[in-house]
Amino acid sequence: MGVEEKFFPGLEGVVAAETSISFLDTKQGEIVIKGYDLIELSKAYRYLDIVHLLLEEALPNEEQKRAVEEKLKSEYDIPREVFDMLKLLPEKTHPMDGLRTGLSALAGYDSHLDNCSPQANKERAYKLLGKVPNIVANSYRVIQKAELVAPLPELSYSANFLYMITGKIPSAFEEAIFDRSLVLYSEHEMPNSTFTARVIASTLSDLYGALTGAVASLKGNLHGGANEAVMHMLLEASSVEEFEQLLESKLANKERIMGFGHRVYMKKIDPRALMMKDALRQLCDAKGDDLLYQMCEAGEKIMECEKGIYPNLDYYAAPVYWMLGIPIPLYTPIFFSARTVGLCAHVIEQHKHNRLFRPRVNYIGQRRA
Ligand SMILES: CC(=O)SCCNC(=O)CCNC(=O)[C@H](O)C(C)(C)COP(=O)(O)OP(=O)(O)OC[C@H]1O[C@@H](n2cnc3c(N)ncnc32)[C@H](O)[C@@H]1OP(=O)(O)O
Ligand SMILES: O=C([O-])CC(=O)C(=O)O
Repeated sequence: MGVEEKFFPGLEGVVAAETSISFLDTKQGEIVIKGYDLIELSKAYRYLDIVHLLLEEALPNEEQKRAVEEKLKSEYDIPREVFDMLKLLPEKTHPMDGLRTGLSALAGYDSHLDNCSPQANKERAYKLLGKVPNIVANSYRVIQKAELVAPLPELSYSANFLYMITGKIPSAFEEAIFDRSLVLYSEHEMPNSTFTARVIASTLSDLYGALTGAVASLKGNLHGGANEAVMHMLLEASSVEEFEQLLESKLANKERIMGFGHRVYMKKIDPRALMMKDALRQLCDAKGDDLLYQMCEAGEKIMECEKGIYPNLDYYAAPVYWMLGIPIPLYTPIFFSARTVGLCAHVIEQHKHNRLFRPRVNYIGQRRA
């Protein structure tokens, strides 16, 4: 037959890159980001600190943090024609497809597209971090024929993002919870979307192309699309008992339960999920309504007992976004916005030490005489 090598379906356990960006240290139970534990970072730092850490290799001082924020704010605007183009999309277009189209269109406005040097890509990364939240919030509005919401530069980066989504200026409490979700989603080693971006970058294709491919990867329900699927599942039930019955019947039908399981931590809880579970608790307490929290906990118990499988970040991010008043179709685009920084760091690293990705196959088809 063809090449006969050991084959690992889904590339499980295969090392695809050497990186100094992040590592899931399952033995120590740490998500290592540039040497720090992501969970500890999420308790003490904000999203813009993580942006600086991933793009500049160190946590920022106050002055550096202000400079990053100013840089991103100066990049909020999107060329009018990009929104004009998005207006042509059918109303049923999913915001991830709107985002994919809008992001891809930005390439044409970059006059140095062929320059893939680390410095040029870093500058592009800041531009994209400024623009992606605007595309996310407003492509949704444009496609639905609603009015655009202009960014408010007097708000913090995260508060403005949440404001553009909901149309309401968030409280400091809501902003802090949203910002924490962005930190937790910011970077996670080599998921399918990051691998996709690195594979595209390895041809020396540009950052926009690599990220556009990553949007398509992230949209799938086995990856980022799970956060939206979790919320739809939770809304199918209106009590803890109904949710338990729903899960039992899905399991009896051999369905996958969205928000559970993970290629790397299949038999352990995703440490990020615990942080979002705590955020859900806080939101439920503040709103005096803990139904979603109770349902989620009951779901966790059933999955542990029936399958020995635990929640991933998407399971608790979904009800948190619901409690923050975020429309469900924006959950995965928000995940992408937060991950933009991690993806950019990976593309920069790929271009720095590039070798084309080009694996082989074991041929199991016919040979003709
Ligand atoms: C932030 C993120 O992107 S995290 C991932 C978000 N995705 C989801 O939540 C979707 C639901 N989860 C899943 O489908 C899986 O757990 C994945 C895709 C994340 C990882 O899957 P893989 O590593 O490929 O494991 P695989 O699909 O081979 O599953 C192993 C076993 O666990 C079972 N399993 C895994 N996840 C689930 C689940 N969510 N519900 C029910 N059973 C599950 C599989 O049916 C399989 O059982 P079997 O051996 O009896 O056939
Ligand atoms: O690591 C993965 O495979 C998926 C994931 O949790 C993420 O991208 O945050």
